[in-house]
Amino acid sequence: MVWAPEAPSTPSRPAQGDIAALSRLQALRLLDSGPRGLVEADAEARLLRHGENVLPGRRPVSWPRRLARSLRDPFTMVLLALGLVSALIASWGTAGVIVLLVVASCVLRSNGEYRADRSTAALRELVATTATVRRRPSEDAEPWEREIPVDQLVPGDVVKLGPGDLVPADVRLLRARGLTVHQAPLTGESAPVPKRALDLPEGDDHLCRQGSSVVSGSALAVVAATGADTMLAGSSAAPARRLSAFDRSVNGISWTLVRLMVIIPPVALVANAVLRGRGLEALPFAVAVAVGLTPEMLPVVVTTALARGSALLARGGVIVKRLAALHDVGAIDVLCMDKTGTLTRDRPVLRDSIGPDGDPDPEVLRWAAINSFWTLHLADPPVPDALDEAILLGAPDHGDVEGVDASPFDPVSRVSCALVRDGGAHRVVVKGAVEPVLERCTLSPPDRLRAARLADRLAEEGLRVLAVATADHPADRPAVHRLGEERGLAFAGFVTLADEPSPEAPAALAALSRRGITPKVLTGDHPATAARTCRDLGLSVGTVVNAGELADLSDAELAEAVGRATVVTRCTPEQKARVVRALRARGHTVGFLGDGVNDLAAMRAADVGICPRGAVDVTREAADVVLAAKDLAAVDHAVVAGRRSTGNIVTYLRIALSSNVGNVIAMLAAGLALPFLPMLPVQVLVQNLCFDAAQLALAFDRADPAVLRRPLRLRPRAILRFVVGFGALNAVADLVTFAVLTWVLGVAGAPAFHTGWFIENMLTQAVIMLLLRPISGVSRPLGLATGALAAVGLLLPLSPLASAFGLVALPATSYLWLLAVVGLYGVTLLALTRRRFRDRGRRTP
Ligand SMILES: Nc1ncnc2c1ncn2[C@@H]1O[C@H](COP(=O)(O)OP(=O)(O)OP(=O)(O)O)[C@@H](O)[C@H]1O
Ligand SMILES: [Mg+2]
Repeated sequence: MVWAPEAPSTPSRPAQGDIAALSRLQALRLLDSGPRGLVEADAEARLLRHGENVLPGRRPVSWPRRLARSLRDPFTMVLLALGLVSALIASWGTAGVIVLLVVASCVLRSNGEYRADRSTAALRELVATTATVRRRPSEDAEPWEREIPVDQLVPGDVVKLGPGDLVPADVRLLRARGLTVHQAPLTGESAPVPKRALDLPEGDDHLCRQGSSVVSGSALAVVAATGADTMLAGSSAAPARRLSAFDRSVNGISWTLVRLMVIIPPVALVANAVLRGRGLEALPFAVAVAVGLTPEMLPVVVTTALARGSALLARGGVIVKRLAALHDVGAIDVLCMDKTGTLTRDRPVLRDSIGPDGDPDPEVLRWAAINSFWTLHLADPPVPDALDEAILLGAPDHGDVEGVDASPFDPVSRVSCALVRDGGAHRVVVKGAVEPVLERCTLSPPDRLRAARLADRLAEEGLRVLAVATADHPADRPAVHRLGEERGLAFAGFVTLADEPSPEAPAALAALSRRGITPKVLTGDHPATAARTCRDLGLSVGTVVNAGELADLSDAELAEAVGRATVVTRCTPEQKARVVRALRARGHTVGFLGDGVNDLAAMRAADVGICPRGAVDVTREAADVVLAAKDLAAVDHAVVAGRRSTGNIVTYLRIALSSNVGNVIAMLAAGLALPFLPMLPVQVLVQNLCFDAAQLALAFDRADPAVLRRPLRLRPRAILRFVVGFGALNAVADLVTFAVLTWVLGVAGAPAFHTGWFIENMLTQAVIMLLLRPISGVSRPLGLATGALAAVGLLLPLSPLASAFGLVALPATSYLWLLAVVGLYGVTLLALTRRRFRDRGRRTP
């Protein structure tokens, strides 16, 4: 039994339904909490009682369960079924070796997965999200606010929320200012939803659920439910992430093989019965042939290759949050990125303050600074904003007004608003992107056009342009809920800021294009500013697409338009995502690099989301790859690591499957041509075991420089085509061996024949492992593995163990002949692969 402190006075799990209907005070009372937060000791006791705030699906998986899961793998299932069939006909040797194969691959696999999971979990921990919680050290101490890991939150905790925060649990709002949340993961609605801390609740305006995220505004809230008690945990919408491109490819290959494995034994049996009059005695052989097809080590090689790549990256500060994402990074052929901080330094400096007529006007800056000061000041918790900070730095003294209310910058409406008391009068001050501000102003059409032209001219210099407008606000009108919806403003003018291009960006962009990756810039900024910045960085800009113009296009037209463009400007968060989806629909593998709340939707839509460690919580949570800094060169490192790992996996698949397919064809053919079985089941299986062990070395192989030059994706069809071709060649080598054994060496009797073929098989396997790769260099593990294979093949028949496996010593001439066959096979293979891999630059596997 789990010990838990007794606390009968606290209701242990208040039902969600209860909280929803209660006033703020009643809700706090039900949760036995207060506006000053929980006492630390109480929070600790609650943590023991309620458990960590972790969704059930995210808990670490135990050893036995991991082992059970690897048994559920389709290969393992077929292998076990074949083992069972062997046991039923009392073919104990075959059954035993199959069980050994299954156990070895399951143990290796769960161990590999365990290690990989543990290291990814440790890496994820480094970028884990935290929540700002209000707690007290003791009953009568003053509350303090601190960041704690989200999993430590308990019901009753009082938390603060700001833009970019994940809602860490199901919460009831106590106070909210301009709060909008994105709750698509729960409800599917893509637009942010406004939330209010109503005292007498109606609907669910006053509730925010785990899984949603704050787009704008700020709030104080009490945690109502955590972990498995949250609505997200209870809904079917819970974690289930879509299968990545990589998983789909691996599954595709696996299922093709599984189908073959199921078909082979009956086909072999029937053929043997019809052509050779053999009965059930051929069954163990038929089973062994099917087993011979399985790439048992596939899961192990995949996990090892990916884990190795991600461990190397982690040393350079690049964190891959799920292993399969590493493959997807290597497959990226379009990298979408935001502008600010990626292409520029994100250190804006105030330039000018310009009136509607184009002349300098300090009054505009004063209003901009008032807006910046109060939106920053009234936000709770404060939200850093580089533009606001730059404006305040450039205009420290902005007069004597007092802030009443504010709604901080919101990436959807693209404005920020402050309501201030200026002397006796109230005034709204709006600042934001040019179009939405001009739209809210009372201007004659010619004046509006003139203002827009002026903004264009300023932006063409690469400056960031913010429009400023103000309006009187009747003092008796209460502070409006959504300040951003003010209309009928008086246009004040523009302030401009310079954000220098990043000095590293040009080289990094050039490096990306050398890797076959097309960069695309999706920005919320003005078209002219974005175009100028991109040009300064040496990007060929072409036509600049304004996201607003894309609204009326169909998905296909949109895909066409953004396929050609390098820069898409004035994007709202949803438009960024739409562009990403359109590019994916055109068959691109799309990466998205960004760090803001406005990048979240696009990050989720992309094949791979990438963000810097300093990104807001939601973005970091959604990203697959987290960089130490917002640095395109680090993206390049991740791409290289991804391609290297995928390259090793592709090589493994080609080698393992080509040799397996070749052996299967040869065995089936020889089985029909010979009066005896061409190999004993136990020999097939032992040989298979040796191959599997040796092929593990391929996870540690070197990278092919050509593979690093273009996007690399696991393509099941291409791999299967390759395998059929080279498998057939392998079968030819085997058949030539049979001919030599039978006609040249005049081998009589099964044991000598079996031995000859066993030796040839082990040697050709070593040759394949060395030659069926795109590079000629040999890594140490590979050298050792192939050496060991050859040694086992040549020496096992001479060893005392030989009789146990039905092998016999052969005369020296046989060895010479076998070596000659293998040599010939090697030369043919070399000629074919060199030709194939030479123009590999134009082809991907
Ligand atoms: N704090 C702010 N106050 C007022 N207006 C702002 C503020 N921040 C941004 N804007 C305006 O809103 C526009 C869109 O901002 P958003 O954050 O969506 O994109 P961005 O930062 O310009 O570009 P990117 O997506 O490349 O980072 C900006 O170009 C600017 O005109
Ligand atoms: Mg931004």
